[in-house]
Amino acid sequence: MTLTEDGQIVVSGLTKHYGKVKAVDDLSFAVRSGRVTGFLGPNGAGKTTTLRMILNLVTPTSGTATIGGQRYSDFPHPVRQVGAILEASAAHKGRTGRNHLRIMCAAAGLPLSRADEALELVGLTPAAKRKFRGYSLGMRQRLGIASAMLGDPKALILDEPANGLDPEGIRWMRDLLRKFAGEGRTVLVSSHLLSEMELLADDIVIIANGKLVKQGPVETIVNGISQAERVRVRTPDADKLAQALAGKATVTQENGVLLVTGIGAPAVGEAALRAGVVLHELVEERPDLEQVFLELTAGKAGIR
Ligand SMILES: Nc1ncnc2c1ncn2[C@@H]1O[C@H](COP(=O)(O)OP(=O)(O)OP(=O)(O)O)[C@@H](O)[C@H]1O
Repeated sequence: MTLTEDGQIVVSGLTKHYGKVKAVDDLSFAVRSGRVTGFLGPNGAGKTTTLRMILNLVTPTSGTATIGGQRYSDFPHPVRQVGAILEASAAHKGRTGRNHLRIMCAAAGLPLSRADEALELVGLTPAAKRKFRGYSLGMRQRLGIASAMLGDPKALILDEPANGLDPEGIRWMRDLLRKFAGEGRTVLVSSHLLSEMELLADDIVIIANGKLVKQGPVETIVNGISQAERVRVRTPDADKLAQALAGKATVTQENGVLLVTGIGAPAVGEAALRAGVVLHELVEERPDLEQVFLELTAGKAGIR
């Protein structure tokens, strides 16, 4: 299925103050349809408050949020426009997954047959008639996504959906979200872990302290980060190599190992060859993404 109508999410000057706390502060960004967008920020950055404002669950102090050009409050049938999970899926423990969804269908004025279709979509059909109390965390997450998909919405908003999932669960989530985006939907997923977003998202919006820090395709952000990449060199001729690299790169020595920034491993290898230096090890080290994320948002998180 391809959706022709655009479910783009546009956040414009969105602000929410709780007394003196500026939970969200003049925040603007756009979330494209047909892509998975990660909404990233440290704890307390304002992600949930932003998502709740998009879904009209919190009234903004100022600014607007629209989905497909309309405010949530103006949708005649919101479940057909946007599906959301804002907290870990909860259902009556003694109810089956299928009945849980059927009750939601009835409440939303949707045909009950959507329950089985949504279960199929998330691979829960075999567990449809099992009681919720016996569902694993991964199955609960699937049920949550199934409930968000009941209305076949153009946009999907998920708050920390990968929380508590193991790597296989995260891969499953990635494939499912990719599929939804491939159908032309807008998929907005929040997380406080950059590594998780690197796996799940095409684009990322990073916020801290209620404000935008960075926004763009994952590769652009990660490549921007990789400028800080460094090359680790182990050689018995460390001083000679350091001299050969002087003026071309920044070199530091640490426990007999040279750490080189500013040029890549091939250039270091060539310089070593020209200088007649033997190398025992030559490795490009990728910076720890979480560390970079913390640096990007450093000092902006405050104590929440
Ligand atoms: N109802 C509320 N009343 C007062 N302060 C609030 C309320 N909701 C959120 N806040 C404050 O607003 C700030 C942003 O919170 P929010 O939950 O949006 O952040 P978050 O990025 O989703 O964080 P987390 O990942 O921890 O859920 C925090 O300082 C929080 O304490």
